[in-house]
Amino acid sequence: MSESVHDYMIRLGRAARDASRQLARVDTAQKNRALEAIAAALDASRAALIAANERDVANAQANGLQAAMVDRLALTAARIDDMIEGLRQVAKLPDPIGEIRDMRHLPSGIQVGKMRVPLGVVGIIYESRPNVTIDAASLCLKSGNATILRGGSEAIHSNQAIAHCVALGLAEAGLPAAAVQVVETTDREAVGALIGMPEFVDVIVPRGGKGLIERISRDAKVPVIKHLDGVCHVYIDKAADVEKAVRVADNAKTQRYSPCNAMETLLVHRAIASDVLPALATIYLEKGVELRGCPATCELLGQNVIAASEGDWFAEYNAPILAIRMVASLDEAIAHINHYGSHHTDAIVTEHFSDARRFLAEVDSSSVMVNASTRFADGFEYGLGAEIGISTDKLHARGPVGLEGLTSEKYVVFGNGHVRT
Ligand SMILES: NC(=O)C1=CN([C@@H]2O[C@H](COP(=O)(O)OP(=O)(O)OC[C@H]3O[C@@H](n4cnc5c(N)ncnc54)[C@H](OP(=O)(O)O)[C@@H]3O)[C@@H](O)[C@H]2O)C=CC1
Ligand SMILES: N[C@@H](CCC(=O)OP(=O)(O)O)C(=O)O
Repeated sequence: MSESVHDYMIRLGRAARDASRQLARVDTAQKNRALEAIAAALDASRAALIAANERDVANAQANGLQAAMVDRLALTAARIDDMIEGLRQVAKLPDPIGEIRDMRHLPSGIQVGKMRVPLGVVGIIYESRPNVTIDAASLCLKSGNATILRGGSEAIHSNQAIAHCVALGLAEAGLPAAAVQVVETTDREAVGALIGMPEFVDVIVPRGGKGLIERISRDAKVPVIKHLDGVCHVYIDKAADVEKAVRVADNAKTQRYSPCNAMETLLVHRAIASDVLPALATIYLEKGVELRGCPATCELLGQNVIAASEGDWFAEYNAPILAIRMVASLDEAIAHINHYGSHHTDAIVTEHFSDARRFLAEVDSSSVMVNASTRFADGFEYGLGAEIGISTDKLHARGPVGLEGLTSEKYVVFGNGHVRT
């Protein structure tokens, strides 16, 4: 690259801003044509996508990347099918842009309502998971936003191959190439530039862990919707149905280990611990999950569990490791979650209506659940069609962010020569 990273990012930013103005006036049919054309381009480029991904996976393995992370990075035929299907599903979703609601006639004679509009330019920084490039591109496109995508460095070749397909689809639909731009360098200076140009970027979505968020919180000059780590809990209440508790706690931990919505700490009311924990421990141990427990858990489960340290209660393992703690009350469970959790997703298993209501009201997380697995915290599972990720912020969007989360509303006013007196 002959220009500096900073100048390169400014060029991307300026082009994105121009593209966002054009996208704001594009109709639904044209956006859907682009989504379908990108899907067709992916389908026609399977060999190139797999070859680019093999380079990334080989580099990642040579650099000692953890197996779970390599799995996230890998593009298989089935994952390419999923990306294609995802694009087609987003094309089928209702277009939120331009929707006008709450029109009211006011005593002055004017009519006032709200119209849904794109945010403008969305910058997304995310992990080395190539399918996210398509999820993010498709949702931003459908919601009329231009986007600048900065994926994880291990996925650079896969993302460039996907970017090529996106460019083909945009061109075929007559949309500007800068509607979706995938950053071509792995230099983290590009992240610094992206979060420092409010004149070109309206919002930054960082998906990642603590290191990323420390940097963003320190340096960003652009509004941020944080998509952070998931230290998610299941609390088995003393009034839980044992069979439901085992099913939910098993699924929340073992259905997939790496997603941010997988359970990392299991809290169990001590009055029910001897009914549920031995059965759960058998399941976890059969599946190869390492158990780390509080002293009471160690006493109950014996040699099958090792002693947890204070750090375990804060840990996001993204791996087959589970921290288990017995609590004496619902209050203690709620206090534990609010102190050690990451405000992502937490669930209670209980048949007790008032305990469930208290949990929903008092646990300060983006999704709170009753008798359901934390793994449900997902845009598709919530009926949003797809998601950019799961916002752990409270402002603008909280929880799984779909099309609506990528928009805002402006007031629209109709008069007929009305003036204010
Ligand atoms: N809430 C949500 O929706 C989601 C949250 N996550 C969370 O992401 C984490 C796992 O992903 P992982 O890949 O390890 O996350 P990382 O935070 O390591 O990386 C994510 C992205 O951020 C970049 N990055 C990280 N640190 C910095 C920094 N200091 N300056 C600039 N860029 C930086 C990475 O770039 P580089 O490649 O250069 O390292 C990468 O593009 C987990 O905590 C998981 O819970 C994951 C998915 C969704
Ligand atoms: N929505 C996702 C979880 C979020 C996500 O993508 O997480 P990750 O696997 O950490 O990149 C799911 O449940 O599949």
